[in-house]
Amino acid sequence: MNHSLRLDGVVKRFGDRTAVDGLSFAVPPGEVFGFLGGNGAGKTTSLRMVLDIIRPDAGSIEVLGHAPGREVGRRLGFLPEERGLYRSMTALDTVVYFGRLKGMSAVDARVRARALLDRFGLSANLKTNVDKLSKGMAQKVQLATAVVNAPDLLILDEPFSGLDPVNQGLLEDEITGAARGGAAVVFSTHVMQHAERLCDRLLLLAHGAKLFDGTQDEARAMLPARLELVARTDPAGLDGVESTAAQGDAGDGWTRWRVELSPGRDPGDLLQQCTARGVPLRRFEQHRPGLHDVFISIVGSAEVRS
Ligand SMILES: Nc1ncnc2c1ncn2[C@@H]1O[C@H](COP(=O)(O)OP(=O)(O)OP(=O)(O)O)[C@@H](O)[C@H]1O
Repeated sequence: MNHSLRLDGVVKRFGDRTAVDGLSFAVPPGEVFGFLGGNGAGKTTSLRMVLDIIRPDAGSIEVLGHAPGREVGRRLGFLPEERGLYRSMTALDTVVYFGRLKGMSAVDARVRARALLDRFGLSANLKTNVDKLSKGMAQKVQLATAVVNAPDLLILDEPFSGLDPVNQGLLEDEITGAARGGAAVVFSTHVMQHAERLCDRLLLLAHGAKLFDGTQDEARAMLPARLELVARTDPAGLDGVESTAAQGDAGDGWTRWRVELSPGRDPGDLLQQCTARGVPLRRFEQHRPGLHDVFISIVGSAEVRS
């Protein structure tokens, strides 16, 4: 399969600390890939290796079919975690400058920079020096520098931090738009709501090692399904039920139950069993675990183990 980014057994050590520990994953074109992990998990270190800012101690990285480096760098876009632009340059000149660095002609860079800044609501600030812009506005200028060359691989390190909800929405649109145009987008975050809305697939990292890599549905399937039932009898004996807890009287001999299924069991099977065995039900409600629950369950338990 054709991949925009592939890491294979990548290791990075700083002294006796292993920041990235045998990391492997691949991202195809057109995919939004969430790179999730708590503080110090190794996200930034991994992304910096993809960008050839630092080199791995072991393993291999392939970026758009090449080794990381200057040549392929022209087809990349990058928003670093530490934001910062050359402050005495205007917004427009800053974006044009990055376009030129990526090999664009002066005319193309200017046209594209104007269009982007316009789209980001900054058309009145084209000639404003970056140090006169608000923090959020400066972040949008920096986002424009990351996408000015319409990159084939867009890498965003904690892109949502510091943006208000309107600008977070704008960034989400930029990410989905880039992916629709065929780019692979990799973004790191520890804010699960963004991952939930955006990711086709996600990777969970803890202590530099991969704990999970797959779709959101696959991630959710790792947690036991939780249900709320209103039934006359305790559903504990039914196949696939891990535990039940009575939550209170629902009147007329009915009881509210919280039911947890064994991991991987399908709530639909339980409903079928109830029907087949004539177990009367007044309510059958499934609680879909959020990515936050998955994160706490998988990453949290890894933290406890270490
Ligand atoms: N240049 C460096 N020298 C020494 N140790 C480093 C260096 N860069 C990162 N580390 C260590 O490597 C580990 C991973 O750090 P990294 O910045 O990659 O994590 P992260 O997942 O991006 O965290 P955060 O969400 O807090 O930004 C940490 O323990 C960090 O202290």
